[in-house]
Amino acid sequence: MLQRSNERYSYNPTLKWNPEVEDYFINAYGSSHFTTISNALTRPSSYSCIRVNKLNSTSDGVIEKLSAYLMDKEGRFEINKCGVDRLEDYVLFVKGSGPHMVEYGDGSEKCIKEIIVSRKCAEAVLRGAQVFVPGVLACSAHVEKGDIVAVSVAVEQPGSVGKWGVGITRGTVLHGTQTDPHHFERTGLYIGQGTAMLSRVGIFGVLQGIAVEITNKVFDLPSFHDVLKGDIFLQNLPSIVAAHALDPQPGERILDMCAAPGGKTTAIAMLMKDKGEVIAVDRSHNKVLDIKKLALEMGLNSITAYKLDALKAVSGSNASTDIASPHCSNGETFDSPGSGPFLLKEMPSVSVNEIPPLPCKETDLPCILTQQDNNYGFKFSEFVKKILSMFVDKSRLLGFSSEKTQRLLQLMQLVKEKLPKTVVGDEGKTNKTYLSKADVRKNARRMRNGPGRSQSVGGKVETSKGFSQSSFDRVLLDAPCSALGLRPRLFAGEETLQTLRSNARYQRKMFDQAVKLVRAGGVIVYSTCTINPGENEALVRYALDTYTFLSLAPQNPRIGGPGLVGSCELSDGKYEEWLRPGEEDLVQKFDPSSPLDTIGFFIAKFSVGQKDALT
Ligand SMILES: C[S@@+](CC[C@H](N)C(=O)[O-])C[C@H]1O[C@@H](n2cnc3c(N)ncnc32)[C@H](O)[C@@H]1O
Repeated sequence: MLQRSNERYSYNPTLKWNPEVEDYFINAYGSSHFTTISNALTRPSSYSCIRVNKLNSTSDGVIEKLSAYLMDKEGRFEINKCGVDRLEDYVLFVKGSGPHMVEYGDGSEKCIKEIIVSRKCAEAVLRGAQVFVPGVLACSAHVEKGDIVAVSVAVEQPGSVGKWGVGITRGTVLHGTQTDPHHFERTGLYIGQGTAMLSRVGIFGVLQGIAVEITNKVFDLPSFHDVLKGDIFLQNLPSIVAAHALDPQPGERILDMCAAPGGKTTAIAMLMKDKGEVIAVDRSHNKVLDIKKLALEMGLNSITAYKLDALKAVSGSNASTDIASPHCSNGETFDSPGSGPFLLKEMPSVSVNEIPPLPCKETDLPCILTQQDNNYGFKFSEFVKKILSMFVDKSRLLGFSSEKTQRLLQLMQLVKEKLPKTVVGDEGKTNKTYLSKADVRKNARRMRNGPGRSQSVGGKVETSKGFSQSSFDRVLLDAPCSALGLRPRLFAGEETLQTLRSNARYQRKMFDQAVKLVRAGGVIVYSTCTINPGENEALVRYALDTYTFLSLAPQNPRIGGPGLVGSCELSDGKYEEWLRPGEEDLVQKFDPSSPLDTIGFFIAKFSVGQKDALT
C-alpha cells in the first residue's frame, strides 16, 4: 500500500506551453524574463484585493467587519489599505501566505485517502476557495464524510494524436496501490489537505455543494464566498485601475461592451457616484443576469444591462461573427444559446425511462450516446450535441472537461424532466404524447435559460438591438482574450498561435464597433487579462494606424509597466507590429512577476478626436 503519512510534497509546478507560443513569447519578452513570468503565473498573488463599496450605506465600518471575519480565521490574515494613489480610501489588500509545505496524512500509519480535482478547481483552491462537488474527478474508495483527504490536481498531459488530456474521468475510484492505473496522477501536484464534507457516493451523487473543506493549504488565502455581500467585491487590482483609466464622470453615458460578471461595470458606476447611465452588455443571457444581480446587491441604480453581441453593438451593424470567440478570463465556456428557433420543434420522442440515471461518468458518455442511437433509431447523440453546441464552444466539445461534463449531465437531466412523456412499446415503437404549444414554449425557455433562472434576481433579460453611432461619452472594451495573465495557472498548452491570432481578429472587430459608438472628444479604454502582445500592443498598433483620429492618452493611476516596442515575424512570414518608441509609457502592462504581484493585464486608453466620414 502506498504510505503517504509524513511525506512532504513541495509545490513546484512548471507551466506547459504550446512550443510555438513559447517561442513567440520568448521572442517578445526575452528568454529569462519569460521564464520568470511563466513561473509567477503558476502561483496566486500573495494577497486578495478587496474593493469596498463606498456608496452602500451598510459599508460603514466594513474594515472592522472584515477584520472581525478574518480574525475568526485564527488571525492568519493581515489587512491593509492598498497604498495606491486614488484607490487608497476604498481598496484593501488581505495578505495571504505560501507556498507552504503540507504534511499529508492524519498522523496515523493508515493509508491516506485522496481526491483528485480538475485543474480549474485547483486554481480556485489555490486562490482560497473550497473544493466544490463539480470539481472532483476521482476519489479513493471508502471515503466517508469527515475523513481527512489529500487533494491533488489532474493537470493536462500530452495524449495521443498531439492532444492534451487529463487521462482521468470523473467518478474514478483510486485504489491506493502502485498498480492503480491512476498512480501517476496521484503522485502529481498536491495543493492541500482537507476534510471530506460528503462521502464518496455523495460527492458523485449530487450536483453542487462543498466536497472538501480545505484545512491545510499550499497557499493560504481566505475565502470570501458570501462574505459581506454588496459591501465588498473581490477584484484584481488592474481591473480596478482599468475603471479609473476610463475616468467616467457623473452624468455621462458609458458603455461597457463585454461586461459580465460586472466587476468593472460596478466600479465605473461607483466612480460616477451612481449618477449618469452605465450600459453594460454581454452576449450571454445568464451572465447578464449576473450583472443585474451584482448591481442590485450593491444598490447601484445607474446600471442597465442588456444581452447583446458586441460585434453587432452598432444598431443596424452587420459585422461578421464567423470568428471563434476567445475563452475569456473567468473561464467562461457556457454561453446561452442564440435566439434562433429552438430544437424542441424537431425533437424526437424518447422514452424517458431510457435516459440513463444520473449521475453517470464521463467515460459513459460515448456509450450512452451510441446506445441511445441504437435504441431509438434516431441520432440521440446529435440531439445532445445540438443542445450542447448551444452552450459550449463547438471546437472544444470533445474536450469534456469535468465542468462541461457536469453541465452536460445537468442538461440531460433537464431533457429527461422536460421531454414529452412517451412509452416505448414491445416492438420498440413509440406511443407519443404531445405537449401543448404553451408547454413547448415554456420548456424551450427553460432549456434556453437554464434551471436557475427563475431563482435569479430580475429573471428577465432584455436583448438590445444595438446603439446609435457616437452615442456614448466613454466606452470600455474589456475584451474576451486568451487569459494568459490569470493566476494561478497550471496549464497553458491549449493556446496555439492560431487561437491567439483568432482572438486578435475578434478583438479588432469589437474595437471597430467601440470606435463607432463613442462620440468625438470621448474616450475608449481597451483592456485584457493576457500577456500576449498580439492581443495587446498589436491591437493598439491596429487602432492607431486604422483610426488616425485616435491617440493614446495618459492614465491615472499608472502603476503598471511599459508596453512592448517593436515587432516580430510570425511563422507565416507576416510581421506583427507592436508599439513605436514613445508609446510604451502611455499604456500600462501588469507583469505578473513584478513586485506589484498582480495578474498579467494590459490597459490602453484612447482619446477620440474629430472622426472622419469613413467611420
Ligand atoms: C473578460 S470577460 C469581462 C469581464 C468583465 N468586464 C468584468 O470586469 O467583470 C469577457 C466577457 O466578454 C463576453 N463576450 C464574449 N464575446 C462577446 C460578444 N461577442 N459580445 C458581448 N460579450 C461577449 C463574455 O461573455 C465575457 O463575459
